[in-house]
Amino acid sequence: MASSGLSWELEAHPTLPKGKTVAVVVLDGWGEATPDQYNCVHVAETPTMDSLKNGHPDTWRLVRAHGHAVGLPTEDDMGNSEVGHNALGAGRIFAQGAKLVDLALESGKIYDDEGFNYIKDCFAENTLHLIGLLSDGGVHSRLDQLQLLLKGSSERGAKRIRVHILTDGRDVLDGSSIGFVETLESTLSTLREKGIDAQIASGGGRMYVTMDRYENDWEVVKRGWDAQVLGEAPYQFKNAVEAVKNLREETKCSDQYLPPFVIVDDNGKAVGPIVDGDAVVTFNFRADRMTMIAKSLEYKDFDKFDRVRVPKIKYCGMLQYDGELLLPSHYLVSPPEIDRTSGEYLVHNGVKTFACSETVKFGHVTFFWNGNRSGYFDSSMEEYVEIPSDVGITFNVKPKMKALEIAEKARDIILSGKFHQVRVNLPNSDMVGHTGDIEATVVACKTSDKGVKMILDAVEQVGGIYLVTADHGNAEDMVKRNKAGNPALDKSGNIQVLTSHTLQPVPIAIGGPGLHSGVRFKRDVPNGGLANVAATVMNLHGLVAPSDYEETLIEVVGN
Ligand SMILES: O=C(O)[C@H](O)COP(=O)(O)O
Ligand SMILES: [Mn+2]
Ligand SMILES: [Mn+2]
Repeated sequence: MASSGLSWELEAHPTLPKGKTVAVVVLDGWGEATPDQYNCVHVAETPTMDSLKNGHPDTWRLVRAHGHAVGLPTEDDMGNSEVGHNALGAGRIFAQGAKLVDLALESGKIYDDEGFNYIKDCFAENTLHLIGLLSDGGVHSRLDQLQLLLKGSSERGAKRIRVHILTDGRDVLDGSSIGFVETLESTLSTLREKGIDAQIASGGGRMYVTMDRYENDWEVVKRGWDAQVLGEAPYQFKNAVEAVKNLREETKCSDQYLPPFVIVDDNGKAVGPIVDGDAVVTFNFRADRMTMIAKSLEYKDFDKFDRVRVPKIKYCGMLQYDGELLLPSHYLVSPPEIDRTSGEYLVHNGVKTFACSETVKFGHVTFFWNGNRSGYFDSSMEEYVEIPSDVGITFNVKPKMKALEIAEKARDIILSGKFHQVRVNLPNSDMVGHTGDIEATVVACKTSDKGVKMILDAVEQVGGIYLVTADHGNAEDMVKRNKAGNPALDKSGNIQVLTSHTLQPVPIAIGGPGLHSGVRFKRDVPNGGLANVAATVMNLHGLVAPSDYEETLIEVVGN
């Protein structure tokens, strides 16, 4: 029994048997869009994915992966890995971080809650530092939320504020960081007119400074620490707009990869290192790329890099980023309570589960899938394997990434017969798509397709079932488009490469020798989304999903 008194036991499916091997494959960033030269999924040779689609209307369809279907504030919000995998794993749609922060700011509740009151103590004598991603991408953070927080904090006593920016160019167009820094500068100058000492103190590109994930490369977090806490960086500037413009020119780095810089005063002294007594807020709402910095700011015992000086601060996350580690212990807004996920139900119902990806996506099929919880529900029933990702490169350099290693691992596990569910994330189309390198993204898609084939061949051998889907779009549209859907040109007449995710739906396909011959996709769930997948997977394991889960996508017809 669950602690709430609810039973974990799931009803047996009336027709579909238990005990089959079910491979669940998530292609990261693989959407469906009109075929043209910027649709890398279309341009790439993808015979396996094509064969699942063509001529199979009963076992292939599209599902929604953006906006309200995954708990985001508006239909203009593209999908992302966090909300996508949360929906896939939890089988229900939860209002996500972006939305919860909007509501807390709108109602002012954010200022009444424990987190803000905890940091407020520092405002009279010390500095409030805000660290996070500066863009309106809405995946990890949003500029308008930062602006509201700046306003709200200053109205509630913050007299000295330092913002440590991380430039984006990944969830938004490359080059847009200059505009975002200009907007932030103007917000800060309004505060200065009101007598508040508010400035940008440091910065760097999100992929090179601070926002690593799943412990892929602690050097990234260290570079941030040095700039934000110690006030040390290889580049110094008097102002942040100048910094971003110069560094883009001089280093030829894109927004995502700008080197760290600090803002200095006329004497060359950093304007905002973090010191004893200060308050620090990491203003990203999304968890994966904040967990590492949260550990470095919060943990007393910490051996991932030499912090040199560990200031005594009051630290607060925008959200609590890890519900299992309770990290950080103070936060401004409570995260969505994603409970009773499918993974937890399945282990309670005897479904042995294996999950695997490479480091950069490992937490997606484990942590996000399980409702932002790290660790196992039942270590005797589960095994999670992480294949180390390449470190220190942009993934267009090695677009095959570790897809085939992940697929080989999945194949071996399927053939071993030790697990009922074998779940993987193949990262290529997303990670390479984010680099904006169209040629490399084509290779990425082709490689993922090969990975799918390897897994499907193993499913075939053991008489199992497969379900192949994706978490959101990316590689299927690599260009910014105008309203008519044609590539939008910049002032010089060049296309603008789209590094971000998209609003496109994603495919879902089922099959395999173990799939009952009467199973097909229902025709009365036209708006089905990622949250409908969990009930579908439960059916494939011979179980009926809990009644409050989004409905299954499949039915059994005939005898
Ligand atoms: O964190 C990232 O890499 C991007 O902002 C979003 O990509 P993801 O949602 O696929 O991880
Ligand atoms: Mn993703
Ligand atoms: Mn992505």
